[in-house]
Amino acid sequence: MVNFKVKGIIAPVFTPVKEDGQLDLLVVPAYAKYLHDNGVDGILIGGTSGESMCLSVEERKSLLEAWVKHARPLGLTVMTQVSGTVLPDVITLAKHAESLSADGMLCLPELYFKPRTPTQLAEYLLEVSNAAPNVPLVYYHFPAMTGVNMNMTELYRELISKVPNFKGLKADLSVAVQLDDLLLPDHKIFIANHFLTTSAVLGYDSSIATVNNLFPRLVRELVESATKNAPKIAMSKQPKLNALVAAITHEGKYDFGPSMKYAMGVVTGINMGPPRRPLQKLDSKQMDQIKLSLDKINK
Ligand SMILES: CC(=O)N[C@@H]([C@@H](O)[C@H](O)[C@H](O)CO)[C@@H](O)CC(=O)C(=O)O
Repeated sequence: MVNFKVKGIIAPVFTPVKEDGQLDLLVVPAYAKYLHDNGVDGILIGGTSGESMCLSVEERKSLLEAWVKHARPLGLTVMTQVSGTVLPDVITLAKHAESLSADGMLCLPELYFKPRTPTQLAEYLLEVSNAAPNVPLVYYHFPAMTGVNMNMTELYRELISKVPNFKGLKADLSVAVQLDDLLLPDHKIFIANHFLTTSAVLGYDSSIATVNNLFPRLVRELVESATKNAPKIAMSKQPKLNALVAAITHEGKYDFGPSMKYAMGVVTGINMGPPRRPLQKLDSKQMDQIKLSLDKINK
């Protein structure tokens, strides 16, 4: 029986990159310490924020190794995203996660020959599961990016019956609510966006949201108020988080991932470098705008 201990505020970490495009693993120790000191419970490596769909298998392995080395001694749980590439490489990454005793692995569906039924998707996830039977497997549900959207109740039932180490999903609140009465006690749904108050008030207090990197203290305050039965206090903190996201993305006009990656350096002083190709770097006008908008909020 696979034990799944991951919960709480999980930061989907950015991948630090040098100006020449190479990984900058020397940033990892300070980044891990910052997350730990600011109340984060764990990390997800190579999610959407981590741009692993733009990295080679070798780079993805070296990232996980660096994070295991520096985050685990601090008590942070370490999950990794193993998919977004061809199945043989997904299997290699799952085996690598198992060799390092990762606390969990997230898996997307096949992105080109997409599954058309819950059964096809469950069979794909079973192949990944067989490569790393001791690593808890979390299905990464992100239909806006993957184009894979199916009946989640049917999918959940398929997964619990077929995939022994399946332990939950990363998804939005609407999916959590659909699965509420089916959810097994040791399973988790990690909320994937920054509208964390409503989710926490309804009992979904674990999240994997990009904002957990930049504003972990605000997120913790908000989630703790919600779970301490103070929904009004929690609700009063959500507008600040919304305003920060709006400032960084220029009201949604800038690309979410690259803007957040840039703003991480502005907000925390830990520079993540440019996004990986084919993602586009912000131009200097956009960077100035983000700084200006954040300054206005913090005045
Ligand atoms: C870069 C990005 O897309 N980030 C979000 C989104 O859910 C995001 O918060 C949302 O689209 C904003 O409303 C999450 O998927 C974060 C995440 O789990 C990840 O980076 O793997």
